[in-house]
Order: sequence, then structure tokens, then C-alpha cells
Amino acid sequence: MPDPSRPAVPPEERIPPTPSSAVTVFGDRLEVAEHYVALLATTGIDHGLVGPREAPRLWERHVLGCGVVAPLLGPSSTLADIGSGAGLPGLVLALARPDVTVTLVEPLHRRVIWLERAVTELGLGNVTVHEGRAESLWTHRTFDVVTARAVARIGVLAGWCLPLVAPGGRLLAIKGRSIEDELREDAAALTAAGADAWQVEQLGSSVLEQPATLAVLEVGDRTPSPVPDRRTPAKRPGAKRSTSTRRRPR
Ligand SMILES: C[S@@+](CC[C@H](N)C(=O)[O-])C[C@H]1O[C@@H](n2cnc3c(N)ncnc32)[C@H](O)[C@@H]1O
Repeated sequence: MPDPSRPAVPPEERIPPTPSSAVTVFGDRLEVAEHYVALLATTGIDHGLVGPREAPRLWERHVLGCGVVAPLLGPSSTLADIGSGAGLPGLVLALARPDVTVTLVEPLHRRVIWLERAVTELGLGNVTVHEGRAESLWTHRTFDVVTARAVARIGVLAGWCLPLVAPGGRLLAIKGRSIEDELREDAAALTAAGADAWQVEQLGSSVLEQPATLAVLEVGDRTPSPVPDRRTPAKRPGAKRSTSTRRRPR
């Protein structure tokens, strides 16, 4: 009996054709982008990093939707992509912009292994993979730009990511169309997390049916300090810590 969790289509047949708009986004890096799409459609789906139904829209919804962000990156800047998953958007930006030094941050070991293989196979010398949560880099590293897509709502994301943004740097969060509401609802959390200013940008309207929507959060002249997690219950004097309680790194 066929395993219903396994896609029926053979891996090579899942690779979607390259749309003509891809050259506008990737220019002379198009071949590397095509190689990456082939990896997503084959081992990416087989290893469960991408859903099998995503195969036909890998270009439009995923790779082009991330690639249109590349012009926002400064020359030779440093970038951390938080919760990279299968490399979206971090790997796409690294292949589009070889001058940018990219760190993919991902806590799930299985995904890290896949990302490391993809980086080697694509010959990307400007990428390293960090196995861990964003919080594990707090106070160790900062980056000119931090990116994230589909990781958490904006107030939570700001708490995790802004302590990683260098003075004068930005968090670019690729979001859906409801981002205006999220920004309004989470405004207090954004300020508490150290965002100096924020706005919404739409990118890629000439190449995408649905342009990419970004929340851009700006940091002033100091990297924000981590905000204590308000979801962690206050410690009562004399109370014993449960062994399952996870402490956030300082
Ligand atoms: C829904 S996936 C999105 C993956 C990819 N960014 C994309 O757009 O397809 C969310 C990813 O965030 C990672 N993640 C969750 N919390 C995180 C944290 N605090 N720091 C870093 N990564 C985190 C998860 O392991 C998961 O791979």
C-alpha cells in the first residue's frame, strides 16, 4: 500500500519551470537560484522541510517572494536569518547577494543538516549555519540586518531579534497583509523591545502577482537589551524550579 504521507510525484517531476520574472530578480545568479529551487522540490520535500503541495509555487510564493528583498541590503553587510527553516529568506538572499555575509539561525537539528548540505551543494561561501534559537546569540553577535519569515507575531519576533541588531540596523520581517493590524496591536511590545521606528513596505509588485509585505523595524544608536519574557511566571521566594522549566540565556 502506498504511504499517504509520501508525495506520489517523483522528485525530478516536482521541479517547477523557471518563470521569466526570475531573471529580473536574480540576474547572473539565476542558475544558483534554479539549483536551490530544485533542492527544495526534491530533498526539501522528501525531508519534510517543504510541504509537497508547495512544489508548483516554490518560485512565486517562496523564492521570488524572498528574493525581492535583496535590494534593501547594504553593500557587504552582515545578515542573520532567524528561523530559517529551508533557507527562506536567508539562503535566497545569500545567493542573490554574494557580497552579504549571512548566518542562518535554526534550532531544529534536522533542518540544520539539510541547510548545511544545501549551502555546500550551492557553493555558497558567504553562509554559515548556527544551530540554536535567536536568543542563543544574544550578547555574542550583532548584525546589520536581521530577517525572519513565518516565525512569530511581530511583538514576539521583536523581542527575540532586536537584541541581535547592530546600532543603526534593521529587522526585516516578511509578513502577510494583516501586518498593519499586528503592528498596531503589538506597538507597546515593539517599543519595549527597543524598536525606534517601524513601517510597512511592499516589494516586487512588477514581478509578483502578490507583492511581498515587510515590517521594517529600525534600531537607534544602541543595540536593544533583551526584554525579560513576560510569559515566564514570576519566581516566588523559596519556590523550587521545575526541572522542565527552560531558562532564557542572559
Ligand atoms: C514556520 S517555520 C518558517 C521557516 C522559514 N522561515 C520559512 O519562511 O519557510 C518557523 C521556523 O522558526 C524556527 N524557530 C522558532 N522559534 C525560533 C527562535 N526563537 N529562534 C530561531 N528559530 C526559531 C523553527 O524551528 C522553524 O524552523
